[in-house]
Amino acid sequence: MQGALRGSSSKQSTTWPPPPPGNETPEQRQARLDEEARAKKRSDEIDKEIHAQKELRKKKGGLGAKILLLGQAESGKSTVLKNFQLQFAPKAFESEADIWRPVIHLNLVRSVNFIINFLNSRMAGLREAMQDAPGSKQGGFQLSSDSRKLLIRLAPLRQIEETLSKVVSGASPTPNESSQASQQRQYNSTRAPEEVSIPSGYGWKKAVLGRRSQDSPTASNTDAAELAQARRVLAACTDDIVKLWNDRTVRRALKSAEVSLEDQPGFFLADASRVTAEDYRPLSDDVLKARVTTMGPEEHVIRDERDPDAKEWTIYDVGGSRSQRAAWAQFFDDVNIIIFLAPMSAFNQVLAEDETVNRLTDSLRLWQMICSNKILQEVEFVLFLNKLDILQTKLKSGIQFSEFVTSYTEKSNETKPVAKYLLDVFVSLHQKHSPKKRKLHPHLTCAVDTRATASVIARIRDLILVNFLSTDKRPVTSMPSDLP
Ligand SMILES: Nc1nc2c(ncn2[C@@H]2O[C@H](COP(=O)(O)OP(=O)(O)OP(=O)(O)O)[C@@H](O)[C@H]2O)c(=O)[nH]1
Ligand SMILES: [Mg+2]
Repeated sequence: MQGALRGSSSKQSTTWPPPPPGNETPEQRQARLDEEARAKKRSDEIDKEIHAQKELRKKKGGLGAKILLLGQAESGKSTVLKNFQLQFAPKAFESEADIWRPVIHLNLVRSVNFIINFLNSRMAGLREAMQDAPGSKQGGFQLSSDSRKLLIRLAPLRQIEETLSKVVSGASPTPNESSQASQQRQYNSTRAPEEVSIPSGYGWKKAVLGRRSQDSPTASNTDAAELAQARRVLAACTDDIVKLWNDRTVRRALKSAEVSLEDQPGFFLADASRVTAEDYRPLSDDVLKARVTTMGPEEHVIRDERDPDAKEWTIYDVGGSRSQRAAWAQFFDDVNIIIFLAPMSAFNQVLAEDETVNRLTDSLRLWQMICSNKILQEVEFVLFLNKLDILQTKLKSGIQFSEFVTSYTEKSNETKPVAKYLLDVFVSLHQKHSPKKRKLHPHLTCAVDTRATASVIARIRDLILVNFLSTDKRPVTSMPSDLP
């Protein structure tokens, strides 16, 4: 700093560097100049080194792209994150496969218990109807004695659900998730069954791993013993689970109540014998299908295993339910890309947190809010219209899109025009509400299809390379080429 120094004597020099002494001999002058030249050289070298390190950090990814995943609950944010991990860090992804086994088992057991509750409440309904009007066949639902025995033999799974919930979440079940409440869980065809919630701001995996590595070996040993016991019980129940799922009366009853478990998150009933085998190790596809509700924002750093010089990416995964959305804004001024997910299949569903709100309406409102946010005006937007496969299954099964979306005036109930319609609606909302003109990168996706998602992720990587990390100006697509 040049200029006056507070409190210094007027006789002292007030400039830096100080002027040379007046009585300097020619030798002393030369020595001083040599010393100054050496100091300058050292200083330049240090500057160069700092610059090189900064460049290296940049190159290695210290300044890599930051991606924020947004969208309502169950839109597929965490599944997209898994796809990124699978694409760029397959070894790390593989090495974590075992951590997912209790979650997959919990997903399966919840489906089984759900069916048991559903059948029990159906039979109770029939009993009540017969008491009110003896001889009446109202309700028309009866299980064979074999099927009833099946329900009794599968009763231990109620306890297994509690054990798995406790181990995975690292907490005791909340009072409303006690076995009594779980016995009373009812199915609502427009709403997903209740799910596994992991109370962690750091990610449930860290919670599980953290518990294991705590110095209390007893706690981890207890967990391990409980998990092993749960696996044994599940293996012993395999045949009965398969029988229950293949029971025609059961399937008919589910269908007549418009229960489609196949379309629900974490559906493993069709793979019951494989996933309950004692030596079961989750496959990548299983991990993608496994469902855990994200509670609290999570930061994930992705390093490309095949390219040690590649930059790291930071991906922020957040919870999508209403109570979680307040936590989104803290990331807005520090991200390069937002990937917004809207599940196309949700057109005939309502929010779990508010049954008066249609899930598609909620997605559109959220999208409009995100598009119009001024803080985000410079951020790249990628839109995933997700769950294309479930949309297709629903439309094929005869559910009429126009019954739920009255503004859809096309006659066709085929996937292609419906998806195109949704795409147009989202694209035009973006155009209309963005504070500044911005290019949108929309895709029609099925996030559990790793191969199809890989090509979408490759395009996002190109987008990052072009916009943030290099001078390489490869073209990027602006319209989806993945229309069905
Ligand atoms: N069939 C199908 N299932 C999908 C698709 N995308 C995601 N899923 C499943 O949907 C469920 C919910 O996906 P998540 O990724 O957990 O949803 P999320 O947006 O992270 O939800 P929150 O964490 O609650 O905000 C999971 O079981 C996924 O496997 C898809 O395109 N098709
Ligand atoms: Mg999630």
